[in-house]
Amino acid sequence: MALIDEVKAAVAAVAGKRAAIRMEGTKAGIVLDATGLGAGARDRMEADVRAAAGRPGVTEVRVVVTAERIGRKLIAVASGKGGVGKSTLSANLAIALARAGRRVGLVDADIYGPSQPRLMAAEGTKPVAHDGKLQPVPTPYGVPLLSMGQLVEADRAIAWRGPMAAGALGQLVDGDWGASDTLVLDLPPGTGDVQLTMVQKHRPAGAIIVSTPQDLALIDARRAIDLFAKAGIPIIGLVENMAGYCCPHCGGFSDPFGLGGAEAAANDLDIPFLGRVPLTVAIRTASDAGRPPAAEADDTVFAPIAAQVNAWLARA
Ligand SMILES: Nc1ncnc2c1ncn2[C@@H]1O[C@H](COP(=O)(O)OP(=O)(O)OP(=O)(O)O)[C@@H](O)[C@H]1O
Repeated sequence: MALIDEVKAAVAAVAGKRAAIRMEGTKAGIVLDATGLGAGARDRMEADVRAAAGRPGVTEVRVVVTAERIGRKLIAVASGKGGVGKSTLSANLAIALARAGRRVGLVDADIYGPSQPRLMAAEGTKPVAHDGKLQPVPTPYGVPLLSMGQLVEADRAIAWRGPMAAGALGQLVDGDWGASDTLVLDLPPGTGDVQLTMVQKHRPAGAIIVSTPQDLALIDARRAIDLFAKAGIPIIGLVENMAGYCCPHCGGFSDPFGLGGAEAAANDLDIPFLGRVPLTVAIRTASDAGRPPAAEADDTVFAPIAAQVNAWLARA
């Protein structure tokens, strides 16, 4: 076999189609496309390519690593107050977007109650850092995760000021997200300085507001919308959670908090209404057990919301 063919075969075995090879006499020049690889994987592949090309008869190996910049989009999920299901929606939206074909990572910035490790069945796994970058932990749902809950002790009340929280969030957002093209960011509830600093510093492409149907929650949702307006971040839309109650015994629906309030508020505020998620025992028990319903084949609740977000991202 000619030397160039030998080198090509050896390099293809470790780098597939990522490597383009030229030989000048006994010198090998290789351009390696590392698009979408994290820092660790890129360094390993470069070393493997170098070793594979160094066949007997090759006197010099030069490797140039290139990478297209991935235009990664950050989507903030926010609510005016706590307990409205922002974390539940973030987890399920991330999974539904991944099922729709996006490469999604999940950032849990909820310093007051980081619940994503539990929701995404990744409790007890701590991220490690390579070259100063946190490596997101894998989850069973194909959505890697970095959470404040992995950086600080569980159950510790955190009284952080805005800049400290933004600094910690920076470590999560700037983690080694590899090929992820979309990051879903579960923000802390409320509309204080911490949230404003996070939003200003990390400039999400758009924001999703979660609200329950009660008037009070909607007033809070308006505050969350203001927060993004102040920072010049577009609103992707409003999701109504705990909308209508589905009885686990008879399967019938009732509307303890009234029907249509969030949709009407979205219309008033001139922002898109992305859909409603019913209040069901199944959503709570599945979430507590680390089995988000969006991962189920028969999900009809989160997939349509994700489809609208996907369409928005394609236009953004
Ligand atoms: N549609 C739903 N049906 C039933 N239970 C739900 C629904 N959405 C959320 N829950 C439950 O409500 C509780 C609060 O939800 P979640 O933690 O997602 O809210 P949050 O807004 O992120 O709260 P926090 O302010 O603590 O961050 C959880 O126990 C969750 O399982």
